Amino acid sequence: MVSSLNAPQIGELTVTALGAPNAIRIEGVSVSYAVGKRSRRTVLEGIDLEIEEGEFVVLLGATGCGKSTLLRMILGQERPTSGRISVSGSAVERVDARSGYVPQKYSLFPDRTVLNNLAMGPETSKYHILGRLRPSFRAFRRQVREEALRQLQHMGLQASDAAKYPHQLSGGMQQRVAIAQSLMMKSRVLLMDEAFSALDPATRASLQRLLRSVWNELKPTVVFVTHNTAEALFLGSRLIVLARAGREDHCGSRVALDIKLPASGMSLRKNGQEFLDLVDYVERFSRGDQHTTSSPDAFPIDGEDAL
Ligand SMILES: Nc1ncnc2c1ncn2[C@@H]1O[C@H](COP(=O)(O)OP(=O)(O)OP(=O)(O)O)[C@@H](O)[C@H]1O
Repeated sequence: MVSSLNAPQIGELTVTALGAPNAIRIEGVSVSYAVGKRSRRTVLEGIDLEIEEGEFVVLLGATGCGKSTLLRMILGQERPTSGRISVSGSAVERVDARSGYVPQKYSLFPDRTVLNNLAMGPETSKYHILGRLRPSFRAFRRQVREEALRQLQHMGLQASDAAKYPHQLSGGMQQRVAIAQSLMMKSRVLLMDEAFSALDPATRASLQRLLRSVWNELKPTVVFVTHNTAEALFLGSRLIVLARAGREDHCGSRVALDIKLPASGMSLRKNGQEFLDLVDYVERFSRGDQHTTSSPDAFPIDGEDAL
């Protein structure tokens, strides 16, 4: 599944060896959708992935290759046609509160203030409506709100933003609140679907730095979908490219490339030509110019000749 054929020599990168203990396990997952009455279109085909606790996985691939579909399966919003997904050792069978989800936009409740958006998850998961009549709810509510204000500050927002409604915030501020929502729920798995792609370049860069520092500090397991290879190399500790194995509708996407990245992240400024070579290499896989036909034994895994 994993290919490094014609891999350039790039610093300390290695083709990852699969099979370690994991936070997310994806086993033989295929997804197909009915097209008309008689045929089906395969989106994902036989995906096997083990994602270790604390990895920052970036998922790349051409439009329509099934990145968001895979994320929805991990979240439990949809079930695979075949195969199995588990998070922290238990099967994902419905929307999974263990995973936080940050989409491109509109993830906040528009009719609630920032503070209420942040408090709602912990409050509703601990106290149902009648439970809120209990005296202990007041103290819990106060704690949750104090924590929400801390998270806002952590995300670079002001205490005065807590009383605002989502439409009063910029896109970047809304995404900061969306990340804070997941942190409020103590999610150990953070699923992000093109979460920064609607932002202007400067805001996007500042959110990338923020996310990296949150990851460095708390080490959640992150799966981050993006189209931007430079963003992927800056953010990720592991990069996975999905690509269709063929042109016909029965050929779904497979894992075309799976590489470990330096823990410190990569950028043009820091890594120069190595970075440019890797961007070019990854983008060839995203376009489907490289296929997964080679056996993993045919190229180095975690070896000195690896990427
Ligand atoms: N519920 C569904 N019913 C039918 N087809 C679907 C459904 N969900 C996704 N698809 C199809 O699956 C394919 C993969 O979609 P998906 O959104 O996962 O791709 P993607 O790689 O995230 O694309 P992009 O990068 O453009 O966001 C698309 O062709 C899409 O039309």
